[in-house]
Amino acid sequence: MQHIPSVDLRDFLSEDPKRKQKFVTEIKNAFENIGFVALKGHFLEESLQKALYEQIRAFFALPIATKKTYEIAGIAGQRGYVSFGKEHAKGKKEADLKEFWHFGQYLPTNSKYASEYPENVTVKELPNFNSVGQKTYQMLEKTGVYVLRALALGLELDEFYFDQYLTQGNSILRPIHYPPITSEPANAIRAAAHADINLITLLMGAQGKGLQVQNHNNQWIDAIAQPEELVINVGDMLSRLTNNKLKSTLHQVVNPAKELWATSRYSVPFFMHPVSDMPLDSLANCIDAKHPKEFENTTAGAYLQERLIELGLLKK
Ligand SMILES: O=C(O)CCC(=O)C(=O)O
Ligand SMILES: [Fe+2]
Repeated sequence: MQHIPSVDLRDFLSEDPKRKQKFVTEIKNAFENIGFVALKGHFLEESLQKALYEQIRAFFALPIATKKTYEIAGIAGQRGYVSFGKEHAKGKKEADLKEFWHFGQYLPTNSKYASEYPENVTVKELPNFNSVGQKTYQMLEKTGVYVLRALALGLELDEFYFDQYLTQGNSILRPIHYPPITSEPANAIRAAAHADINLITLLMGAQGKGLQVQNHNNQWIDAIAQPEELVINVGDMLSRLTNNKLKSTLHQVVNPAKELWATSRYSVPFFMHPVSDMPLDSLANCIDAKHPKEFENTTAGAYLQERLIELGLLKK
């Protein structure tokens, strides 16, 4: 496969069972064949995307000393600011060329997850930053719930199988700034090849060149979306659950050509995580004589801890 297939969520939302089934088949095939899909017809309106970009550009333009007041010790970068040079891909010693922010789940009062999830961090300098972030979080979460409903049907599960684990899930919205490059980076790129940890990732901002995904023939292909499209990919939690029937796909963000070094890249992935008690044991209908069980049983919470250590965000 040389390009990323495109699907329309409005097919799944339609009253017409044929259109709904078309979406289920398309997304299942895309996730089996390349692990990436471009999605239009989602819940994130253009005006909200624009507002979010204004806020994140303004945030990353703040003085570094101000940004660092929002870098909170002891929470493995799970909320607030993470400065340049902190995160590296699994197995790589050079850090990625990026800084980022994390918005986390908005819990109802008395939630059983209140002691587990760190509080969101409020940016005092930008009065609309947090409300725009929250709205974006909730629209991407809603979109992701529908995508996983379609996938549940594609996996011959109950349509609402994932819902129970997504309510109050541990998802993260991560606006990223890749700053201009000023000198030849020694062995570092904007984001080194990696697979995402979570169930699925919904990414806004893949319109320009930079993001590449590896197809099943190990070729790197450009992932460039239309302005109205989100790019969605399979993460490692979904691979474990499906015993690799849906494989998470390696992807990377390469450095631009030298004439474009002076430009920043901004992108915003939404990492869709379930609650920490979700078992990631491979589903019985994904295991047979030809597909023996490939992974140890674990839970989403234990698996996340393991992976944050590998990224350099959590110290053992
Ligand atoms: O910046 C991008 O387009 C992708 C970022 C990414 O893959 C990640 O943060 O996991
Ligand atoms: Fe990623």
